[in-house]
This record gives sequence, structure tokens and C-alpha cells, in this order.
Amino acid sequence: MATGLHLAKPLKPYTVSLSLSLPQTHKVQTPIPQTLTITGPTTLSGHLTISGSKNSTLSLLAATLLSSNTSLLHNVPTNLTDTNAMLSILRSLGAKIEVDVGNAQILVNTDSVRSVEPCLEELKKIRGGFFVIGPLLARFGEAVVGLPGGCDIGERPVDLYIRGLRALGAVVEDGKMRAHAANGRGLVGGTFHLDYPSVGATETLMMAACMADGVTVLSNVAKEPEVIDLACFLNDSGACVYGAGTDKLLIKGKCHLRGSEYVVSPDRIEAGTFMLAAAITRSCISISPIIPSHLACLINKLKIAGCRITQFNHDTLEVSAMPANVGDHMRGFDIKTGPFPGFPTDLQPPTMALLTTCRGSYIVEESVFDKRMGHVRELQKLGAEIQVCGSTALVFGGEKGSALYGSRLVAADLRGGVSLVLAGLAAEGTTEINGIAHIDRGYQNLDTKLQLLGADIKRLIPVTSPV
Ligand SMILES: CC(=O)N[C@H]1[C@@H](OP(=O)(O)OP(=O)(O)OC[C@H]2O[C@@H](n3ccc(=O)[nH]c3=O)[C@H](O)[C@@H]2O)O[C@H](CO)[C@@H](O)[C@@H]1O
Ligand SMILES: C=C(OP(=O)(O)O)C(=O)O
Repeated sequence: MATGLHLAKPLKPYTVSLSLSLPQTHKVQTPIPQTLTITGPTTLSGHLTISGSKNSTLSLLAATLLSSNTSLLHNVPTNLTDTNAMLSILRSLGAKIEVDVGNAQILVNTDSVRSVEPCLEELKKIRGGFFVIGPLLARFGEAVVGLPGGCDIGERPVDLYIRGLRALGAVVEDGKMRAHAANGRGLVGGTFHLDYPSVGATETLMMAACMADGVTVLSNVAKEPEVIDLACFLNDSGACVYGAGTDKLLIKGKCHLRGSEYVVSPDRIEAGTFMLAAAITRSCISISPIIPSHLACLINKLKIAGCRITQFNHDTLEVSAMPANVGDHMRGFDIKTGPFPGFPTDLQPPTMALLTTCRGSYIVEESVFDKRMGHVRELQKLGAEIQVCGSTALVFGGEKGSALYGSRLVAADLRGGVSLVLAGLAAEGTTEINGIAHIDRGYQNLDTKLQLLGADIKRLIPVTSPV
């Protein structure tokens, strides 16, 4: 747990600079390609423990950079490649990190952070790596970062981050961003209206504003639960962030923040994916811990499909899609993704997998990312009837829902990949999914968890000859 306060000495107290392309020398190992095989159709049963949120974890880890103390995070999904990429980014800056896998805890000591240039190779792997620009600028007055990676699901510019940071005193010159604070003392409070409620830009600007001089007002910000998680962690660390969960944030800058101890919220996307797994296999499972309000949109849709959803205590849901509840031929529903509290874009691909098995025709409209339909081609290989027009898909289930048959598939992104796993659970025969490194970015022990629920799913790890 954090002890005492002490202020990091800025490396360059009067200048903030950021380069969007710098050579890096860190070596990164290429993962050995693995395969999942699923034999279906499967019926799932039992109880599943949901891990901590991947997306919250990434921004909370970035936020540890704001202080020069120790932060302790609980309920961390430590077995995700995205978490590990973020830890590599923090280590490349000089942070000391202890991971307790058994207790799902990560201790981060940022006192020894001296570098403001995170490993570019790691940064290129994940979208969340870019978030460090906010705390680095705020604490050290300087950050040198490359453009981030993340799922290939369309244009993912960083213009809102840059324009927002400019509103806090940053200036871009010749591919480098150089900020001169009006009062000569680092970032300054300002006002900024986001044209779109970007989650990452909101989180990055929130972190930057926490240590800017004066008050910052950010409007049209993201209201996602992960934004609230971050604001709670920042406030526990001594920041003054008001309004998280609404569309306006007011942030009073502080000279320094301390470390904090924080429990990461349950992963609503993992929880939603397992609810959809129960639905597509016409099964009954329970999941906990979850925060039901985070999943209200999906719960309402599944109820339309006839699923019986029962809440126990404050954090447990039972999802029953047994034929007794949904009938022999389950009906589906239309979805249009949108910023929270709208239908989560990250649940669009697994929801589409479910809809292929439902009786009738349904519209899936993706309004957050412009190319998040990569899974359609693979679902079609299983026998699903889907037509895509731009960012809208029409799913034709006919009288009984499509009959899916096992096939060889390739996951091209994280949620698209998991949609193939769900479809494989429902398909007749064996489905082989390659490219599962994408799935391992965001689903902790997916195959083991599905095995515990009764699925016939195996991970094939090729034997490599010693070098
Ligand atoms: C690591 C992380 O937390 N990832 C999540 C985060 O991604 P991420 O933070 O990247 O998602 P955003 O909310 O920023 O993106 C939403 C839309 O805004 C656009 N945009 C974004 C920034 C910008 O500067 N300019 C701009 O135009 C994007 O192109 C996209 O069309 O929120 C998404 C939307 O809920 C989720 O799918 C991701 O799982
Ligand atoms: C799109 C996602 O992640 P990222 O933003 O890290 O690419 C996701 O989690 O579905």
C-alpha cells in the first residue's frame, strides 16, 4: 500500500514534448501460434468466476505513473497478453512491478521511473499503451510515444487525445508535440469538448488534467464503467475528479498524487460473452462477480429472446436459455452498438454469433468502429447466412436459425475471435480456430473456463525444436 507522499522531480519542468515516431531497441518475442479446437454442439452448466476488467486494468496501470509511490491493484487479469504488454511498457519506463498471479494482484512502484519513452514494440501491441502519454506529460512534463496498436477494427485516430492535450497546454510542431505552459510550469487546466465520447481520450485527458495547474472541464466525455473505475482510483490517489459517469468531467489539478490500493471492477465484456455462450448453447450457467447495471443493455436483449435471467445477491446472475425458456427455436433481436449505456461494440461479434442460431432475420448495426465485421466471413464458413453492407449486417436465421457445422477458422481480432469460439460451441462437429493470440489478449483462460462449464475445447500448442 502507498506510504507517504513525495513529489517526483520533473525531468524538464517547463517543457512538454511528444514524438509520434522514435526508433526503439527493445526486443520482443514472437508468440508461438496456437490453435483451439472445439467439438460441438455443447451444453454448458455450472458457475463461472468473472475476471477483472481488461480495459480498466490498462488505464489503471497507466495511472500508476502519476505518482512516485506504490500502487496495489487487486482482481487484475494477470494472464492476459494485453496486461503483460502494459506491464512491459511500465517496466520500460523504469517501474518496478511484482505480479502475484495466485491472488490476482499487481504491485507497481513508480518511484524509479525516469524514462518518458516507453518501449515502442510493446506500445504497438495495444491501444491502451498510448494512455501513458497523459500521466507522463502530467508528472514529468514530457512523453515520447509512438502510435498505439490494438484490434484492427477500423480507423482509430488519436486526434482527440492530441487536441485535448493541446487544450491543456500542448503544441505540436513538425511531428513532435511540444507544449509550453502559459505560466511556465507544465500542463494547465483548460476546457475541451470531445467531438465523440472516446473512452481512451477521456481517460488520457482525465489523467493529464489531474496534475495540470488549475481546473479542467471536459465535455461530451465517455461514460463507460471503465472511466468511472479510473476516476475512483485517481480520487483514491488524491486527485479531484468530479462527474465520472456523466458526460462532463470537472477536474481540479493537484501538485502531486500518492499511490493507491484499488480493486479492479469485473470485466463486463467477459461476463457478457459468457452470457451469450449460455444463450448460443441453450444452456443455463451462473456468473459472478458482475455489476448488473454494466450489462443492462445485453440483459434486456436476452430477455427479449426469452432467456430467463435471475439475479442473486448483488453480483450474481443466472442465465437460462434452456428450450423450456426460449422454445425450440429461439428468437433474436436487432442491435445497434453505441457508447455506454448503449449496446457495447465489444459484444457485437459474439452477439452476432448468437443471432445466426435464432429464428428470423436480424439487423446488426456497428456504429462505433467502421470495420468491425471481420468475423462475418468466418461465421459464414460455419454455415451462417449473413450479408454485410458497410457497417450493417443482416443475419438470416430462417425458420429454425442457421445450422452451424464445424470448420477451420482464423480469428482476426479479439471479439471477432471469441464470436468464433461461441459459434464453435453451437456447431455440429469440430471447429478449429487459429490466430488465437488475439483472443488471449482479452480473455483470461478462456478455454479452461469453458472446460469447467463442460465444453469440449482444447488448446493445441505446437512442439518447437530447441534452438
Ligand atoms: C483499451 C480500451 O479501453 N479499449 C476499448 C476502448 O477503445 P478506444 O478507447 O480506442 O475506443 P474509443 O472510444 O476511443 O473509440 C471510439 C470511436 O472514436 C473514434 N476516435 C477515438 C479517438 C480519437 O482520438 N478520435 C476518434 O475519432 C474511434 O476511431 C472510434 O470510431 O473503447 C472502445 C469503445 O468502447 C472499446 O471497444 C475498446 O475495447
Ligand atoms: C477493441 C478492443 O480492445 P483494444 O481497444 O485494446 O483494441 C476490445 O477489447 O474489444
